[in-house]
Amino acid sequence: MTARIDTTVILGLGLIGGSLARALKARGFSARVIGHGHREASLARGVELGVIDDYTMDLNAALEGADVVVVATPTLVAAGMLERILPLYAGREEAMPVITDVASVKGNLQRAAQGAWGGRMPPRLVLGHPIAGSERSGVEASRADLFRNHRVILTPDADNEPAAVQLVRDMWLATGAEVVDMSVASHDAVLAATSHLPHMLAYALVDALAQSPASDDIFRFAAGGFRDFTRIASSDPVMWRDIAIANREAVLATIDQFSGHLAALRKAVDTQDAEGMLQTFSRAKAARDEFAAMLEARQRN
Ligand SMILES: NC(=O)C1=CN([C@@H]2O[C@H](COP(=O)(O)OP(=O)(O)OC[C@H]3O[C@@H](n4cnc5c(N)ncnc54)[C@H](O)[C@@H]3O)[C@@H](O)[C@H]2O)C=CC1
Ligand SMILES: O=C(O)C(=O)Cc1ccc(O)cc1
Repeated sequence: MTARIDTTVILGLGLIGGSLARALKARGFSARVIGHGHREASLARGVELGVIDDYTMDLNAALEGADVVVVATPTLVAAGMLERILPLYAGREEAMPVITDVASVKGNLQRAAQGAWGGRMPPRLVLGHPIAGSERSGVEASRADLFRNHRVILTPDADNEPAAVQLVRDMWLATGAEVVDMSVASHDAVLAATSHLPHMLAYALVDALAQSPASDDIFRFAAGGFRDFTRIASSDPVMWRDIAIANREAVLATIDQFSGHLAALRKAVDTQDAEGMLQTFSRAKAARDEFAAMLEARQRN
């Protein structure tokens, strides 16, 4: 099989960067995958596990000869990476590889890129976000099938070269993902509601219970529902700190909207408003059942 591209460079070889590297090699999309990061031990482990072919600790050497560069570090580090990389191609944009990312927030990266590129999006920078992952981190947790049957959101810009967008789209399609386009603002609002708010709630709930004087009993007698609701509180704290900082406005809006709903439910419990509670729980059950059916149908296809 002829690979679509010669060299993919992954900046930050963790769960997502490692899983993408594995998938691109397994599907023959990229002839070589090279890693770069700040921790040599995890890059060396990546070579040992066969996730990447080689690595370099030198960013300039990593960029040299890359066809596609994927920034796969925590969100705030990713913005800093773009601010370091983009000026290297000022006045010679034809030398720039196609650059993309996997970060959970897009607005801060768009701002960083525009700030480093005279107020416009660089033609070959195409922002993206795979909606797949887990509470685990690091290259050891990476899997070639992580993105299969999952969605990847791209936020192409009018300033993007169509060929660059197509290459990033083809890269994700090669992993078995479904690719959808969105605006940066819609992405950050939707993800604040569906991903960032649930993580904030899980962290807040577990932290509140852990600090309670009865925490030993609370955790000893917790059942499956507690486990299901709180799995994501085992996610990496640095990653989620970055997301909360980068998507501040949208996260605050969803927390405020949710707080209103919680206050209404509190009132219904306080006033023994049985009808109000039943309505809330029934609406939520119907919506959750519909979501579960949608997930099942997607798995079957
Ligand atoms: N974990 C998940 O489920 C998902 C995460 N994402 C996003 O993907 C990105 C990566 O997340 P994960 O792979 O889960 O994290 P991870 O912690 O497994 O990997 C992050 C990698 O970045 C490297 N790194 C950290 N700081 C660095 C620095 N200053 N310079 C160079 N490299 C640095 C780390 O050494 C590590 O290899 C994040 O932006 C996250 O928001 C997107 C979808 C799902
Ligand atoms: O562990 C889970 O269920 C997740 O929600 C994984 C996840 C984390 C961050 C993202 O930006 C996308 C997916």
